[in-house]
Amino acid sequence: MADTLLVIEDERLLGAELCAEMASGGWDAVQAFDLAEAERMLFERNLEPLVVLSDMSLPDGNALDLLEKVRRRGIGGEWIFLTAYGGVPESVRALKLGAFDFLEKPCELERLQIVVAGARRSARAQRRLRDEEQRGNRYAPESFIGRSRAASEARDMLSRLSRVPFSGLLISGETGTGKGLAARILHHSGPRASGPLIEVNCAALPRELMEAELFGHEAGSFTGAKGRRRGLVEQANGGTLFLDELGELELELQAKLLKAIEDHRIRRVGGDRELEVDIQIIAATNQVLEQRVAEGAFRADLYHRLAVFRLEVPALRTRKEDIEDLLPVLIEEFNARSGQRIERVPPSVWQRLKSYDWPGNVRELRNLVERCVLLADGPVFPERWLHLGDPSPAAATEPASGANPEGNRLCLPVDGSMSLDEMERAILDEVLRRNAENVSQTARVLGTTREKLRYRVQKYGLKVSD
Ligand SMILES: Nc1ncnc2c1ncn2[C@@H]1O[C@H](COP(=O)(O)OP(=O)(O)OP(=O)(O)O)[C@@H](O)[C@H]1O
Repeated sequence: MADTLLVIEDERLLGAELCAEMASGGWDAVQAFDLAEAERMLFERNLEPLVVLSDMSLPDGNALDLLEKVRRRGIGGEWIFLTAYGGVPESVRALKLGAFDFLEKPCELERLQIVVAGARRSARAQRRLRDEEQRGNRYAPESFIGRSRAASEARDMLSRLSRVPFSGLLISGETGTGKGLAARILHHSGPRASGPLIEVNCAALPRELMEAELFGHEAGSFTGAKGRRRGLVEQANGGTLFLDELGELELELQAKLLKAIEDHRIRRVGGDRELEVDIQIIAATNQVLEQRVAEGAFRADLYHRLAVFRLEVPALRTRKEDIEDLLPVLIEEFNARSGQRIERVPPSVWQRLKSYDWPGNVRELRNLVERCVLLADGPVFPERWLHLGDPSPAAATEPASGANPEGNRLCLPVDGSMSLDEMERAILDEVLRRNAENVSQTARVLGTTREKLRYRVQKYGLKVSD
């Protein structure tokens, strides 16, 4: 997407010419003819231009007054002023307000392009810093919400770990308990925050491509390997690699991963030389890895390397008091996203939320809040859309009909009473049931792989026969 540049200029022809010139330099140039229009664009329509090119004196006032308001509101972007009568006091005020440059009219277009290019570089750097800062706040250890002892121990562990340069860590817990959130907190509030965070779900990687995806490949190293490609491990260089569902990683690749952690070296598929990598690995699992080690399905050396630091996130049903902190935060988030104003949660809702078992943990609570906030008619959290403890999520099998002799259809409500996750769960549950809970057969029917299906089976806690 092109960066936005705002031109504030009351001389229409000159403004149009400036916009055309800037558009030819790859800008999305927008023109305002006076300060009131510019103010509306900036404050009401949240235009967020990277650079503003403004005349100093406009029919409705001095542009420096607008810049002052913009700075007071903490809006970024570089401002360049153009003026026919540049006086010293004005240029001093412009520089005090942090204007990027102050040019006298008429200004040669070539010179203007050079100044604008400098302003663009500076504004981009500022924006990157601001984004990093916002991510840092969003993923501070305090964003792991909950008053329970388990949640406060997790927060304590997260803030300790984000101060030390660890190379491996294992997070365990059921699906939806917040393992991914913990990994993001550790990356964004740790010493590697300015490096990349690469998230990989091992269960979602196709088995035959897993090695090339993780470690990259050289051109022609296998059928379909067109060019040379950096793998996900290499992409995480200088930052963090978050491996979700680590238990799904094949034994052979576990050995390569261990080498990457211990010797900081990897080899691309088909490559003849080793490459250096500097990564921090956070692995998550909802399996009992010790058992997989005992079964010989997971390497003991990799397990011990990662389990030096461990974080266990307990299921929500064992810390239901956390719902008291999570619910208001989630309501506030979805209120803000949807423009709703839920202000009150009736005691009966609290009671039902507290007596439910939450097999999908915080993710399930989050989905429920999203649904209820979106469907609410007023300021009260609606009990009607809770759908807790309903016999089966509102899915129903249609009776057999002439057009559909085997009754092989499934009806799902699309009135918002089911989240996408609940629909996926209902579909998988039903197709598994119809195929005697056989994973291979069900994967064939749904046109997916066993690995992808097994991941979802674990995610939703479904019953399978193999
Ligand atoms: N303690 C918490 N405070 C705030 N939000 C939370 C908390 N725990 C989980 N969440 C939120 O719940 C959702 C699910 O959490 P997350 O994706 O981290 O779970 P997970 O354990 O990684 O699940 P999976 O094993 O299925 O990948 C996310 O939106 C996350 O931000």
